[in-house]
Amino acid sequence: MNPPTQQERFGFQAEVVQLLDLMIHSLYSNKEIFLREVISNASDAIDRLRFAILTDPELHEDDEALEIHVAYDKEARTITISDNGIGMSRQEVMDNIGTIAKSGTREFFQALTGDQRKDATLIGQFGVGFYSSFIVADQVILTTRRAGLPAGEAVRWESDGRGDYTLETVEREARGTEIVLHLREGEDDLLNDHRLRTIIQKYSDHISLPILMPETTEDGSGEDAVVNRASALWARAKSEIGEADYNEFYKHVAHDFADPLAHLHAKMEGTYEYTLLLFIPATAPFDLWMPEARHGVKLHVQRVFIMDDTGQLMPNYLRFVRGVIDSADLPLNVSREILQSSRVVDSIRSSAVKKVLKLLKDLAEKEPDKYATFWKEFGDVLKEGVAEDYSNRDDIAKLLRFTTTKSATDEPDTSFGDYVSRMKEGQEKIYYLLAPSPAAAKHSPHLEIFRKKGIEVLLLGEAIDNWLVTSLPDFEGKRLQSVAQGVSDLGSMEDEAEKEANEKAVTELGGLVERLKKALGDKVSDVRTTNRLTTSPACIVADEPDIEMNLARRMRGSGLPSRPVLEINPEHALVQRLDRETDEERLSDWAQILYSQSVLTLGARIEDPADFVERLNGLLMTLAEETD
Ligand SMILES: Nc1ncnc2c1ncn2[C@@H]1O[C@H](COP(=O)(O)OP(=O)(O)OP(=O)(O)O)[C@@H](O)[C@H]1O
Repeated sequence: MNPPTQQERFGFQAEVVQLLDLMIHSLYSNKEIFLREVISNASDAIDRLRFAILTDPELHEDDEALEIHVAYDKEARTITISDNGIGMSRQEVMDNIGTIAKSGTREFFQALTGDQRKDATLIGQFGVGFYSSFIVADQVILTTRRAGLPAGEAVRWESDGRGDYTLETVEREARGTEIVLHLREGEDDLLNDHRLRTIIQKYSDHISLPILMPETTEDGSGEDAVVNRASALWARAKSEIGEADYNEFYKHVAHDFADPLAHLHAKMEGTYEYTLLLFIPATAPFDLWMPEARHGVKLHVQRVFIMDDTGQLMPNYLRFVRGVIDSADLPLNVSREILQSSRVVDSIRSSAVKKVLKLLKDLAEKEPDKYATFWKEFGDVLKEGVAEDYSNRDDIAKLLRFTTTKSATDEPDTSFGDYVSRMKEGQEKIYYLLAPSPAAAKHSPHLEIFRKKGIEVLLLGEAIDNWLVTSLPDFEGKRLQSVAQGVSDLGSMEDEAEKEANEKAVTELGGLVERLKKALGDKVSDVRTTNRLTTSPACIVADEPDIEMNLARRMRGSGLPSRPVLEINPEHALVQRLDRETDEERLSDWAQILYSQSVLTLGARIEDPADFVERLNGLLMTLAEETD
């Protein structure tokens, strides 16, 4: 047996100090949640032990009844929470307690506003966990022994939460973790049997393990008895479960602070037998966009926690879904490798995905406000599904929402279905505009003809939208068409007079077009007349079958398509004036200015701004001289 080591002192990571300070102030009005958080950790620790025992039965160590105990001592003013779960080694304590090693930490701290109410919500989203003990305690002592390690290798961690902690190796017969909270001055209301039971029943009733408290409390002599229902929530009949039970269970599995937006609970019986209890959170977690973003579904086999999903149960585009899938058909010793090639898992996954999509569909139909919240938080993730999940592509497409030229606000309120139902007579395509920002989209010259004809255009401004339109060539047989790509073609929506005018413009302005081409050289791949403009003199479009220009912008860094075409408006006075210009040098200045203007209205960057300004000033000077 190793002799106990000297106490060593360590500093908290700077972020922990900041988080603790914030948490104590922002969450005080909700202080009782500390118990939920600590019990939730204890339950996770027992889940992990149960799983480890499957391959190493020795870990039982004759301590078979897996339980969580809560007790208090009025004299000492302490609350003690203990579990006989997996416990922690010295290194694990150092890695887990006193450090924040989760993705999104930097973003979390950047997002803090200083406004207590807002920050409390952010802290909730980030996860408060063990540190919430310091809301009510000014000294916390955690003693833990990792399952399988000898009694002499237990660890005692102690801190007042102000900046540092001590660590020492101690003796501990019992496996698992005990946390003693020395309450702050004024927190004595928590040293009360009824109060603690009520908190446990309110927040932790769904925990599937027994949570015990001493029966007779005044002298502490009573036997421990179970306080919660101690059965897996998802295994109970739906009729027995209330909204509050679902909400608290969600907070436990998702490590979230707020209620979920929606849930689905289904027992499936057929070829395979399994239960789904899945939730849609109300706010996006901090790591949603990080490459290592955590998936949120926990796989259980006959109530035993097996592992966190890493993409086998939920596809990447549904990585925000949280909850539990419990299978009766998988072996308890299932490994990740087996999961990857398991027919049972394939079948569960495919039906779970369909159920989640159905849940979202129902939410959109029955609770549009909630769906709008969902869309704001997770819409861009769901869009990935159009490219990722071919078999459900049509259902996902129906769930998408866009801002359009007919939206009353900037909020994405239009589905493809809405768009199609509003299509003009004779309209065959779904038109969209990809633009770098909502402002650039709204004022884009490419929309002029559509505005004039009252044709609705989807305004797409997110990075993911490039992929969306390339992966979704059509919706219910209606082709998706960019308004800034290829020759303007409104098909049957153009009348005879318009067609004639176009043809006339091509012949009449043929000379000007050639002169502009010469003046612009290899800056453009073509120059042509167009009928897509009504108020602007010119615009730039991408030459079909070029890739979309926003995508090109990111690839080339300028914002221009790789094969830009300058289109001119034959009706515009400036263009007509240009046609009469006989001085080739002046025409060249005009050409460069028209081109640069069009680049700017695209939301792209002009390569030589000084040249643009010089030419523009030159023209203004001539104008000034002429009008003097
Ligand atoms: N009772 C316990 N037994 C074993 N390990 C524990 C226990 N409590 C905490 N831990 C370990 O410490 C880690 C940090 O816990 P903490 O509560 O701070 O965060 P978390 O539970 O991982 O996430 P969140 O902050 O979102 O709640 C846990 O992930 C776990 O590894």
